[in-house]
Amino acid sequence: MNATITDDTDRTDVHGSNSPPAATAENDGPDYLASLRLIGGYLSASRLKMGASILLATLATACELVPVWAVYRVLDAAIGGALTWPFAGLHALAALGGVVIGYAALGVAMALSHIVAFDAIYRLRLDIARHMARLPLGYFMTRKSGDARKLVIDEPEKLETIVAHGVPEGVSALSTWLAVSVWLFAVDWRMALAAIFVTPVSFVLLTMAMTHSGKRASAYQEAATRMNASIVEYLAGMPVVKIFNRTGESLAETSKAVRDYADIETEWGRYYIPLGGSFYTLVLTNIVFILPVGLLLLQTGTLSLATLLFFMLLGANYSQPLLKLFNQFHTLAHISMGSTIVAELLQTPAQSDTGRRVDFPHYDIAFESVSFGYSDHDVLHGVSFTARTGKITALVGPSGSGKSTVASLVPRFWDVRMGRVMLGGVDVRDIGLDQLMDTVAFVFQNTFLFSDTIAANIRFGNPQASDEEVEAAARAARAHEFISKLPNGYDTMLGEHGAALSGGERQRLAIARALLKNAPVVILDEATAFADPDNEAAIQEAIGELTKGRTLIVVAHRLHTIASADQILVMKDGRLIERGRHDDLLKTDGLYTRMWRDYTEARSL
Ligand SMILES: Nc1ncnc2c1ncn2[C@@H]1O[C@H](COP(=O)(O)OP(=O)(O)OP(=O)(O)O)[C@@H](O)[C@H]1O
Repeated sequence: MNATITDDTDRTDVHGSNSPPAATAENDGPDYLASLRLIGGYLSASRLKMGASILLATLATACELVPVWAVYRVLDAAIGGALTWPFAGLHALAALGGVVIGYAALGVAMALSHIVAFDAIYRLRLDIARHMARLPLGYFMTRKSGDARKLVIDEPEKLETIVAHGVPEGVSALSTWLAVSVWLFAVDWRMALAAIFVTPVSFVLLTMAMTHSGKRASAYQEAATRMNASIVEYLAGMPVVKIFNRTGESLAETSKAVRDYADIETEWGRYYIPLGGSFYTLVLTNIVFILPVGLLLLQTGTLSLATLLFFMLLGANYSQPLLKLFNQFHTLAHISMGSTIVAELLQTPAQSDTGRRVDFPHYDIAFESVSFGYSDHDVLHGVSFTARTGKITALVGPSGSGKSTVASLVPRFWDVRMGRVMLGGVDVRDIGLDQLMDTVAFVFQNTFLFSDTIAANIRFGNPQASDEEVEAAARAARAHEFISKLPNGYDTMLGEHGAALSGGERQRLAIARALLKNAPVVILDEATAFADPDNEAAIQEAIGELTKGRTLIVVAHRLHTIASADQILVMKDGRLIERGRHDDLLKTDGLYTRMWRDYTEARSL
């Protein structure tokens, strides 16, 4: 019998690459434009507001110059003996007006840029979250939960500074600097040269400093990440470290990460501080050149005292806007790596989804010459088997032999590199993702339980389930007994990770969830840790419930639990090397026989 496929969407079937992402290329220096590229697309919808913000910020900076202009005019009049009260009053009012308008313009500019920033970051976060939801599930299994938080929350947050402050302040700083330069030259080109003389020199120094520190940016950021990870691991692993009395070694590793980071910082400081320090000193020393040149010209009678005072007022702070601009560049360099990671995430190909619905004639799972690898080298080589509906298929083998990887290919945590994984006679890539997720239940080794009631955690398998159905699932999963003993029964709240439950109890809750989901295919990654016989027996019975009419694939660690399996697949180094029932395999004296011998010996100790 053939499976029927109905296409209920216009999505196209692309057996696109859903392989794990390749490592990103090493990059020597910061990509200063990475943040602007990332956020740029989100600003186009707010072009007008952003433009108005830039104009107002420029106006605000221009207004800062009005008091300087007023003082210059008043001084000029006073020195020329033409100063009158109305003239002075008018200029005082102009100066005041400049300050008030400047503040008002800056206020509105900042309000606008913040509105634009919040909107852009909101939309960026939404896109990141939406894209994450379309990524293969394996993507999340290879990352720490903190990574996703960093990508959705922290990195976009940093872009707020760039949009809300960097863009308006940067553009206004540059335009003000250009306008002041033109003004200085218009007033007196000789004094203007004296005022700007030191600026190019200081900026050559800064460029040298930034190029040098830029080359070390990736090493610096890597060392910072290593140090953070090492400290977090050191603290999180403290109980294990103490129990095994390994404080010394563990601290030594963390100390090394901290020392490496300090070494990189010291080396950075050795080059950056002399150059950067000279820049900051030089850039604000225009006055040192303005004053002697001005006095000289004053003596020759070719410069008025008012013009000299004007240059002293304006020229002294001539480079301030450029300093602002370069501070923005520093911010860009600082957040460039985070923006690059977010951009890479958004470019990670989404999982292909045909959206097709299939009428399955059966729920057999068939692997046809499947090869797969997480990076360049394959960890599965030409794996072929069929797991029949209503039967238990157990995967066994040494650690790292590829059992969990085989299991993860059924619900498309990853897509195969070669061959096919078939469900009910259809390539899993041809089944709409929604239907595939409804058809396959996956019971993980480390069950994630939400900070909610036990009932809500079980109901996660089927939100429509009644209380009776929840209880029936718990009974079938042999979880009802321990739940009933809890103070609030099914209404007992679980801690952030269900800390109040034992590992075996957690897995039975997960089985209850899977039973409630009533999926025809169940993949169970059997938990390793539960040595207590009561728990084992209960899990054994719960697994029995799972098999009824379903295709069950168990990644087995405790061999006696699968001794009655309909089919045992023995894996080694990514290959299927033996298959059969327990008794038949024991007759072959192969790997399974050796594993069984070791296992029974270990249990009898
Ligand atoms: N997300 C991943 N990224 C890169 N390599 C991985 C990943 N997951 C597993 N591997 C590698 O693939 C190989 C097979 O791992 P897998 O977890 O499938 O083995 P396993 O037989 O289930 O092991 P165990 O019994 O210890 O759970 C191992 O070499 C492992 O290091």
